[in-house]
Amino acid sequence: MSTTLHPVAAPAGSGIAQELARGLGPVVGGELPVRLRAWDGSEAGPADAPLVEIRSADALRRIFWHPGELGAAQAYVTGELEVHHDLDDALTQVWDVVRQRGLAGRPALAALARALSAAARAGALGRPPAPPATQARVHGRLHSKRRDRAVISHHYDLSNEFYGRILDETMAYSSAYWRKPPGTAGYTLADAQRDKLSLICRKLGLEPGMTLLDVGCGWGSLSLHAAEHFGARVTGVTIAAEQKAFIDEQIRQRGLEDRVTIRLQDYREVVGRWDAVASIEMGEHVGEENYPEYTRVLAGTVRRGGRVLVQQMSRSGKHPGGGPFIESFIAPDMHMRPVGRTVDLIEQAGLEVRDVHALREHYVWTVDAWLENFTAHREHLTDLVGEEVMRVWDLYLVGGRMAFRDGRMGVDQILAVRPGEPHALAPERGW
Ligand SMILES: C[S@@+](CC[C@H](N)C(=O)[O-])C[C@H]1O[C@@H](n2cnc3c(N)ncnc32)[C@H](O)[C@@H]1O
Repeated sequence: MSTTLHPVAAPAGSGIAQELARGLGPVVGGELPVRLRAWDGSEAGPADAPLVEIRSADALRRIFWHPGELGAAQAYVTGELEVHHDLDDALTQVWDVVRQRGLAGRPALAALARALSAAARAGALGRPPAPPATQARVHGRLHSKRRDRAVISHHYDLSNEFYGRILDETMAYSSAYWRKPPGTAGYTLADAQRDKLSLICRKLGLEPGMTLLDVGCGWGSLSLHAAEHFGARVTGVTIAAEQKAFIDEQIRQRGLEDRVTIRLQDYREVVGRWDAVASIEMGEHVGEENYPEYTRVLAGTVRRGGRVLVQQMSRSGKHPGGGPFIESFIAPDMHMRPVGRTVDLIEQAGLEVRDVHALREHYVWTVDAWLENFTAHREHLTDLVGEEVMRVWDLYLVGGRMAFRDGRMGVDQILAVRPGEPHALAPERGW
């Protein structure tokens, strides 16, 4: 990475935007990827670049105190910074420059902070403004049961109605499996989610009467599908109270009382033995330290010869964890790692991994569909949760789609068996 100061033609004029551009040019090492407009009305930067409006000095303060993703996200969600351009396209152009010019490291971020500080003649950067109201505040020991409940509640208890408008009718909140290309007439997100659920049930070899444990069951998409379409007897586990209330109502409406039971329970408290165990996009919440305990629970709750399916997001190479934005606004304490490491940890628990199915582009298409719903219901959703949460979700969905598209994040289904008879897994992939 280089923060070498390249001479850049100083923009004419003496407004705040020009001063900022003068300060940022050397840090960015060339032309700015955006056009800046400041609160005094001044503008600088390439005329055809996405227009970013800095509406108050607080935006600069936030970026000064938290240079990079977090400060910019704080300024965006509070509305102190506005993007007058398609958000995906603007973020992509900025990210391309950050990547190509090696600007993601600490030295570049420090130089950015210095440049802001020098340019902030319109107001000393002083103390940082209070964090936005939407930023999660969690206390206590990392991944204690109490803290995990608070973290999960921050994200999942936004209201069932909110999620109901963004997700499809299955209420699956995880990557779908698109058996037909998105846009195929008559093939919807709900179809792709049902195809994912059936795929999981087939990989698990579910047959009528078999028992299934669904760890981190969300709004019950898999629990209900496995019971209704594969005749399984299912125990679902979640720590989000709103989710349990939602599924209990579904169980009643669909007459599945004898086949599905939902427990409001932490995965660490689950005891019992099931024919098969699934955990769909819950492992990200477990944390690095507790992951061995999580895999022990998966291995310990499945019968000998039984199958375990984990669907989980991964984050490549240098950046494990959740990333500053996700950790601050969406799901604090979230941890993702490269898929190979997860496979390793599952095997260390005594399970034999039989298949890893990469679904990265399926997540791009899934988030696409969520974004479409989010945009279509924008007005109603804003009434439900307020403008600031909507701006958090703008960044979450657009940024998430970019990360899957660029390969910085992935998602995989990992199928494992607990060694022992009967081991009914066919030598061929039959699903
Ligand atoms: C991303 S959602 C996935 C939901 C569902 N599996 C699906 O595919 O739609 C993650 C789920 O994990 C649950 N969860 C997170 N931490 C948990 C914990 N410590 N114990 C039990 N469930 C947990 C959340 O309540 C939520 O239901």
